[in-house]
Amino acid sequence: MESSTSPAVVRPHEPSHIYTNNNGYDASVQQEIPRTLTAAHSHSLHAAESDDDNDFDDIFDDDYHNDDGLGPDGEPDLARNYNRQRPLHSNQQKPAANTFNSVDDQISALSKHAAKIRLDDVKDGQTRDKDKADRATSEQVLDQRTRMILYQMINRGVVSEVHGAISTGKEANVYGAVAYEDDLTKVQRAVKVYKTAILSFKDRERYITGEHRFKAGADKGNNRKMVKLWAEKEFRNLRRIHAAGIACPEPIQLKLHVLVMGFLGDRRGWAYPRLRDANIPAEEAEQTWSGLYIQLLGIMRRLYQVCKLVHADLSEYNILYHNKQLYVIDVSQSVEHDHPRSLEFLRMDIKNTGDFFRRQGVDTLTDRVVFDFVIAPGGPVEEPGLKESIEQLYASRAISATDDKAVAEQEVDNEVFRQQYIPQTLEQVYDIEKDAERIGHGEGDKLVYRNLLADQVVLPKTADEHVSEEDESDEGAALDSEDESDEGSDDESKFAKGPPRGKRFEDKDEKKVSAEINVILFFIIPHSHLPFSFKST
Ligand SMILES: Nc1ncnc2c1ncn2[C@@H]1O[C@H](COP(=O)(O)OP(=O)(O)OP(=O)(O)O)[C@@H](O)[C@H]1O
Ligand SMILES: [Mg+2]
Repeated sequence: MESSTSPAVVRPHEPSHIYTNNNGYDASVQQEIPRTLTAAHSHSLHAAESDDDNDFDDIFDDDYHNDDGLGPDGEPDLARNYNRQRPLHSNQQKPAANTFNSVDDQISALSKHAAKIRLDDVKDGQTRDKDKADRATSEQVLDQRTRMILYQMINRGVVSEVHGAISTGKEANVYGAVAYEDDLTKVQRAVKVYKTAILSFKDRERYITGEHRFKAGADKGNNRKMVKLWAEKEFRNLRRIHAAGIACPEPIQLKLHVLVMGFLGDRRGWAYPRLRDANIPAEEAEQTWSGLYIQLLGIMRRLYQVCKLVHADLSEYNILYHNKQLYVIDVSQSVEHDHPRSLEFLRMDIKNTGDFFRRQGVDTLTDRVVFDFVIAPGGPVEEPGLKESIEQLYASRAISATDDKAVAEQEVDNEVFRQQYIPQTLEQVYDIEKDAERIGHGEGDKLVYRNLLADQVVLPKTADEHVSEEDESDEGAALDSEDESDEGSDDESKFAKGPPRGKRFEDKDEKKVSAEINVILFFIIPHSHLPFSFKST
C-alpha cells in the first residue's frame, strides 16, 4: 500500500493516533508519516510486503526474521518466540528515521564483502550440460536483496566466500561456498537461493495447503512471502530428516529465501553426482543397484515413520550418490504424512523411483508392496531390521522374477495400483460398509488403505495426552494468528529418537485417517479381523 500522497494531516492539537478500547492505537493512522521521510528511502512502512528490490528492512530486522525459534539446545526458546510475536501485538512504533539510517549504515558496512561473492568462479564440468553452463553466468546474477543477505552471512562467518553456481534451475540456484570452522578448518557449504521472481509457485500451493505446520497458507499475491515460506519449509524438513540420521545436507542457516546447508561433495568443492548420473562400474553394477534400491526403500520408510514425511518429489534427480550411499535432497515440497494428499505423493515417489531402478535392471517389488512396507505401522525402522524385512518381502513373493508371465502380472498390478483411489480421510472412504464387509470376509488385504488400519485400535487418551494436546493447541493458536508461518513452533529434535509424535500432533480438522477408520471399523467388524499391519517376523 502506498503511503498518503498528501502531507500528513496531523495538527498540533490532535493526537497522531486514534486509541480504541482493547485495541490499542490504530496503526492505520501511523502510516501517515511525512512524505519527505518515505520519499527519501523510496519505501513505505509497508515496503516489507512490496517487491521492491531495494527494500532491506526485513533483512536487517534480525529479531524478527533470523530466528528459527529454537534455543541453543535445540528446544523451542519460548521467551524468544514470545518476543518474536511482540511487534504484532504491541503498540510501539518503529523509530522510522533511525531505522532507515541504520539500514543505510549496514548496507555500506556490509558492502565491503562484495569481492567475496565470485560467481564467475564456476568449476568446469560442475554444471551438467554445456548449454546450462553457458546460461549459468547470466542466470545466476543475484539481486540486491540476496547479495545483502549473503554479505550479512559472510559478516557472521556462516560462509566466507560464495562461488559459482553448482546448479541453476527454474526455482532455485545452488551455489558453492566455503566457510572456516573454528576460524581454521576450511569446509565447503552449499547455498540455495530461491528465486523470488518466479511464477511457477501456483503449482506448489498443493504441497502447503493442508499442512498443519503452514496453516496460514500461502499468500499467492506476494511472491516474496511465498518464496520465503518455501525456503522455510525446506529448512525445517531438512532439519527433521537430518536429526533422524537419514543422509541429507546438514541444514545450517536460513534467512528469508537463502538457505545455507552442508555441502555434499568432496573437499575441493566438487558436488556428488545425482543418482541419475552415478558412475557405477559395470562389473559391480547389478549388485550395487539392487543394494541402492533396498537402501532407498529403507529411507522412504524411515522418512515416513520417523520423520512423518513424504518426500513428494523423490526421483533420481533429487538423490545424490557417493560411494554406495544415497543422499536425499530438495525437500521443500515434502509434506507431513497427515497432509490430505500425502499418500498420493508417496505412491508417485514409489512409481518414479521404482521405474528408475527397473531401468537399471533391478528386480523391484511391486508398487503396492513397497507402499505397504512404507506405511505399515508395525515393524522396524532401523537397520538391520529394515533390510531384513525387505528380504522377507522378496522371499514371500509368490512369483519369480525370471518368469515372464509373472513379470507381466506384476506390471498389471502396478498399473491397477496406480489407478486405485486412496482415501485419506474417513469422508473419502467411498463405501465404508462395503469395505467393512470385505474385511469381515477376510478380504481386507484388498483395500489400498489396509495398512492404515493399525491392529492397535484407538485407545482412550491418557491424562498426559490430554494435557499435551492443550499445550499444542495453545501454541498453535498463538502462532496461527501470526502473519508468519509457525516457524519454530515444532521442535524438530524430537524426531531424532524414533516416532514420538502421537495423535496429539495431528491436525485437529484433518484427523488422521487411520484413527477415524479404525474407530468406525472397530465397532462394525469383529476385532479379530482387524490386524493388517506389516509383520516383520
Ligand atoms: N547440499 C548440496 N551439496 C551439493 N550439491 C547440492 C546440494 N544441494 C543441491 N545441490 C545440487 O544442486 C542441484 C539442485 O538442487 P535442488 O534439487 O535442491 O534444487 P531444485 O529445487 O531442484 O532447483 P530447481 O527445481 O530450480 O532445479 C542438485 O541436483 C545438486 O546437484
Ligand atoms: Mg531438484
